[in-house]
Amino acid sequence: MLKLFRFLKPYRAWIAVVVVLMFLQSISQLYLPTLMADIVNVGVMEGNTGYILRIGGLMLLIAAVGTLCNVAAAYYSSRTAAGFGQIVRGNVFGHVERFSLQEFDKFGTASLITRTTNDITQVQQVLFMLLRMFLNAPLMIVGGIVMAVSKDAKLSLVLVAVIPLLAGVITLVASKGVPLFRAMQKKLDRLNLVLRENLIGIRVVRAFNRTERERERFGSANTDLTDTAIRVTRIMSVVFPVMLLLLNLSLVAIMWFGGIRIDNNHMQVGDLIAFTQYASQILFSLTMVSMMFIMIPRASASAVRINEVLDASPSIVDAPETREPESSGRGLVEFDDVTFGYPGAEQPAVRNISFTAQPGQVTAIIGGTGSGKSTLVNLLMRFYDVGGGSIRIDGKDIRGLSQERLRAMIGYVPQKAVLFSGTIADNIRFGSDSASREHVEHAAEVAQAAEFITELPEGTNSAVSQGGTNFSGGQKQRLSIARALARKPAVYVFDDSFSALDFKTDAKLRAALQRETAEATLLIVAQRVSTIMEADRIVVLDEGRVAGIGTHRELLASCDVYREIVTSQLSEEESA
Ligand SMILES: Nc1ncnc2c1ncn2[C@@H]1O[C@H](COP(=O)(O)OP(=O)(O)OP(=O)(O)O)[C@@H](O)[C@H]1O
Repeated sequence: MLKLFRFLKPYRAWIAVVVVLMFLQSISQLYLPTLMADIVNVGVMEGNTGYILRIGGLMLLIAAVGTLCNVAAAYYSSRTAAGFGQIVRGNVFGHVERFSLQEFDKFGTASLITRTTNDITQVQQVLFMLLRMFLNAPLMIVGGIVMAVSKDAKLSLVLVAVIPLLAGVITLVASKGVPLFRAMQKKLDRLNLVLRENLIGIRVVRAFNRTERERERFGSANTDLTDTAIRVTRIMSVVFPVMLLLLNLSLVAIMWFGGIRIDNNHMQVGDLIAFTQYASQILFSLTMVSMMFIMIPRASASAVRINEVLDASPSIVDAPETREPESSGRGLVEFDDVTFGYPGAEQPAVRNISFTAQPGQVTAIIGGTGSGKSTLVNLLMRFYDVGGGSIRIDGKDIRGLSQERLRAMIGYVPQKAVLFSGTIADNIRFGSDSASREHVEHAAEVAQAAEFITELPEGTNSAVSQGGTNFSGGQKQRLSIARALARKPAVYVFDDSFSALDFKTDAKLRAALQRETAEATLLIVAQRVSTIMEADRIVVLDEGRVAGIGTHRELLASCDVYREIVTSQLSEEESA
């Protein structure tokens, strides 16, 4: 957890203020019982009303100052803790943004969400407690002991007997609690995972009448978390009563032995009153320390999880000697003997893939499901790095380009259209911030999105709801194509992006694209033969390997895998 406290740097001045305020508050708390003793010993015993009023007034003043310090310290502590939380959340988010998909696969989305929210809140809460008590509790314990001993050294032996007992309780509780706290955060991850899957997949859950089963799945994750929370609470609930019992027993012992000492004229009544107050302060502070000991392990479990994210270095980083290409290039894409396997997978997803996609031409990739088509796109986008071989753009290995520069050269249309909340224009401008209104409208027109956009009352200013749920699958695909067109890149990558379009729109879109992107390199991944029949070059994939490369006619003559795909989809007439 200490490692995370480096983010407290901007709040150093406030922390210093809190330390001073807590110091003043502790001093005032420690001074009050002594004044009380004076009132009893001098004022009450001698019947000196003036003295009582004078010292009483002083006590009120000191108590007021102490309270003010306490309130101000609480304010600055909570602002510091909240600011710390904000900084850590920002840093975790910024770091996660640099992750390659490999790290996302490793942590899992649900866990990343818990770590950025709940885990940081745990540390933030403990920081607040620490700021309030870190100085106060030890000062009250040590100062209280000094003051108590100064009032009556012999009576202090009662404290010598109680303090080890309290320490024993604290150690026991901490040793039982820590493993449970760790387990709790993991169970919270699981709960988030079930919740997230259920919310995202709500349509499927409903369609397959799985609501009841999902409720059970959530119920079991929820019960599991609750059970652990109850076990933790059970342990924690013992702490306070035990502490209070020890506190009260000590006070009884102090009264008992103190009474005897007063009888024997070894002690004054006022000093006994002050002594009991010091004993209460010491034991109360010890209780607070024990709470801290319980909360710190929980927060450190969270801190470990946060640090895991912050320490995970993105597996894809820009090479230090990255030199940006001098000219913008034409977008010649070359796959050279590329092999790649996903982390943890036994078999490579693609093996020894070599082909070239020329500028001004359409290169298509076709193959059965799971044959590695999207994997090739993931590698070209550098979402993952190749395991063997290389991918070059305009003769340069993409690992030698900065990721930003590489991706700026590519207009990528993913397999599953992803839209963001905002307007249609916002979504198209996601491809290029500087795109003018005409530019946006033109991109929408080429993507065959203009016809449905003009029917909307607000045109390109119409709202897109979260995840683009207010548009159909085909409309979403066309908007994500317009987004790619808006950036006018050298290379276009369409990862099965026409699948939700009807045949007529698909054909119209391809014709418009051909005019618009005549100079660019087009890489089209497709399942439908009709989409890619006219491509200049078709790469046929089969179980991660190239089964053939050529035009439609060449492949029909030479490639069995391609022929099988064609005959399964087209009539003889269509394929000819
Ligand atoms: N993130 C991942 N982690 C592990 N394995 C993966 C991952 N993504 C894909 N795979 C595996 O890699 C292989 C190729 O998958 P890929 O998505 O490239 O196929 P595809 O040809 O695009 O299929 P489809 O047409 O169904 O989208 C499959 O066996 C798949 O199970």
